Amino acid sequence: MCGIVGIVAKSYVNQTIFDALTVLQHRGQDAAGMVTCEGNKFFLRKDNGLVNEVFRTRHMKRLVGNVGIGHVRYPTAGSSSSAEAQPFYVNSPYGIALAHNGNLTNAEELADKMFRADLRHINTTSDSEVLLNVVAHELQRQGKLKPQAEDMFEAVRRVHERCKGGYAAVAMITGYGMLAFRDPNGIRPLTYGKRETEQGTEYMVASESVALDISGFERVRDIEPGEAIYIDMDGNVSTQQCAEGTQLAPCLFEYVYLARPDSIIDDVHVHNSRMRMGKKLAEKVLRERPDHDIDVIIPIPDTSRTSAMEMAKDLGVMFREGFIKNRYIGRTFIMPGQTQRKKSVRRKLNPIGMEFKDKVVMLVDDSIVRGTTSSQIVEMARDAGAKKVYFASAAPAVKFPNVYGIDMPAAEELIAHGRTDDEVGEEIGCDWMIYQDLDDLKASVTEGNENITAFDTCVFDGQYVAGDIDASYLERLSQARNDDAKGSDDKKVKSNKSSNLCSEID
Ligand SMILES: O=P(O)(O)OC[C@H]1O[C@H](OP(=O)(O)OP(=O)(O)O)[C@H](O)[C@@H]1O
Ligand SMILES: NC(=O)CC[C@H](N)C(=O)O
Ligand SMILES: [Mg+2]
Repeated sequence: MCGIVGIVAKSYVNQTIFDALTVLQHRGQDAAGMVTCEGNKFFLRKDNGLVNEVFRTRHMKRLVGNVGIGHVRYPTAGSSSSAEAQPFYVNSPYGIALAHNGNLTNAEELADKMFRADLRHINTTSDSEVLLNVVAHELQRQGKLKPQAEDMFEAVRRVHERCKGGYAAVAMITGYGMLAFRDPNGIRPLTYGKRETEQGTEYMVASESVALDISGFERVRDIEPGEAIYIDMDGNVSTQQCAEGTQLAPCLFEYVYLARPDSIIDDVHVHNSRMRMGKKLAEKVLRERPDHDIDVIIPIPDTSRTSAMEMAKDLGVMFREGFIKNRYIGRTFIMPGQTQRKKSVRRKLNPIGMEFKDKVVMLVDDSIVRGTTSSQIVEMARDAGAKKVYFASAAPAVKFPNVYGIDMPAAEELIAHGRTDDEVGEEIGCDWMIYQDLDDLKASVTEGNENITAFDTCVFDGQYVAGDIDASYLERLSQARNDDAKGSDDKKVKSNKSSNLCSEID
């Protein structure tokens, strides 16, 4: 769930891309990057770190041009080396840079075929570099000196035929324009908007609408599953459906956790969907224990706040902030290693004793994944004097790996894998464990847009919506990317500094 952005404007885009990346930071904290284009020259800056660490004034000054793309990364493939920070660049044909959110599930086969048949070299283990090379190869096959919108769409059509998995991507083609597309199931989000200026209309595509809001772009609509949008350097916009048999099956976890609440994804206000999750959870509490003895509902900041507040209202129970979040610590779930994640929970959240003392507290989180947060939080609540500690999750139990752009590669690392709800409760040490039902979670989203008839629900039910996953794939993924494997890989690539072909700014 990286964040991507692309802009075709009438004046320099560097500051607007920077601003957009800062509001997409919650989608990736490992690395950030930006490519701008002026005339037929690209300017690239990317590195590991947060947006405001990667782009210093000296970099910003050199990121010139009216067109550009940007990326914040949360690795789901390859390593977390700076060499795999995005955007990626390839010099032929035309000079193309690409930023990708998602995960290709056939990246290995594609890379192999690319070497043997397309005679293309892939320099990293990133699936995004593979995606870029597929796009490049398919554009090359059009064989046009001056490619037009229809050539772009033809290339995207072939990309959809070749690539499997989840992908929303934005590419910049030197001297010609910007191309963005979304996979045929619409697993990862992609939206676009426009802004009127005295010089003419400017366009932005982004993972989430919040990026449009903060720079004064008006949201036009989401890119449809399988659809592509091409905006040439003069700002002429074309869109086209480039895949057959598409369906809108967005990732449910975007609504639960990944996206910002102030974003609209596939016409659903994320904030509203989280409020509905809270309402439905309250209904379940009342169904299971009509005479519950909850004194206070306490959210686990940040993401669960919206659901917890609504839940408290419907239960007629007090809502209190019992944990104070250190605003200088980022999201713990998307940190790269379990040791770091574990340490960060304690540094991030500190209880206010009086909110717990002698009370029956119901802690509410949006989801429980590895159980890193919940186990420590329950202990903190008890240490602070709670009489009983109940725990509610606004999402159902997360039991299966994700393969479409969320780094949950190994079932054994998920606390609910192979455990009943009550067993998870025991494991995290609470007195009552209550999970949202999957149908209620789906309804929380579809009540905002009835046209969404399917979802990527894989982490909850092991159903892989792109139909591309078997047990041996999951086994290989787990071996390659479980926490132990990643630890050793990251050590190996530590000194593998990025080597880019376009003007890289250091
Ligand atoms: O069971 P776990 O493996 O701990 O993962 C789940 C937790 O991680 C996330 O919080 P995070 O700190 O990433 O972000 P937030 O501040 O947006 O809630 C999520 O909101 C849960 O609190
Ligand atoms: N989270 C994502 O969208 C990751 C994109 C890509 N698979 C990478 O690892 O860089
Ligand atoms: Mg959280």
